[in-house]
Amino acid sequence: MEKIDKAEITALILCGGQAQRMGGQDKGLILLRDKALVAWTIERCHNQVGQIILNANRHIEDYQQYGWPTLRDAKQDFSGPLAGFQVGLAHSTTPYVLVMPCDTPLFPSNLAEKLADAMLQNNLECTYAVTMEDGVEQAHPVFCLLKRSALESLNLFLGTGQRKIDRWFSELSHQKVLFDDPTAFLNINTPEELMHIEQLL
Ligand SMILES: Nc1nc2c(ncn2[C@@H]2O[C@H](COP(=O)(O)OP(=O)(O)OP(=O)(O)O)[C@@H](O)[C@H]2O)c(=O)[nH]1
Ligand SMILES: [Mg+2]
Repeated sequence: MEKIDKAEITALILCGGQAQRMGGQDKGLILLRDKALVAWTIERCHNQVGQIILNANRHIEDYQQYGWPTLRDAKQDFSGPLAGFQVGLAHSTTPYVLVMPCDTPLFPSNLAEKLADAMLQNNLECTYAVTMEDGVEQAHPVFCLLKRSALESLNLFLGTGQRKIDRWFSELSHQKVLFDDPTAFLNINTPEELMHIEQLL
């Protein structure tokens, strides 16, 4: 089967939110077992991709210490994850960008491969992860693989003032990809969820 080479993929790690449910801390820098959430994410994606871009809006120098380009949203108004997609797509130098949030440290180690295989087989601009929980499908659109060429569409979409990821995906050729293990997508929004994940490690 033809494959997308991982050297052609840039991981874009979203750390740009306000983390209000975490009391406004900078979520990527919160420690889980003595290691920042962004570091967990870098380690888990590193062997899946050729390059990494961090997207953050605060404590830029702390993020830069991991040795990857760290980019702010174009506007400092916390307008949502797509603002991070925009700056990441604009600055990546590879034809594919794998987006992920910084708050889901157990995400699958075959994330890039599965999303890339589906993209190539079906000639799509976008693939994203879903899981089944108690018979109900859960979409995880911040875990997606995009063609860098989707930037043009995103610029137009954000220009209309819209912000919803799934609304934007509907403008692209896109497909969901089913992952088996819902616990891999457990994310950390609150201090309680941080403690819960600590116990799963
Ligand atoms: N670049 C950027 N990323 C964002 C923005 N808002 C959320 N994100 C990212 O999108 C992902 C999912 O968002 P949430 O889980 O809601 O995180 P959050 O918005 O920081 O947290 P809450 O304020 O508690 O909702 C996280 O990786 C965030 O860093 C934003 O305005 N800009
Ligand atoms: Mg939020």
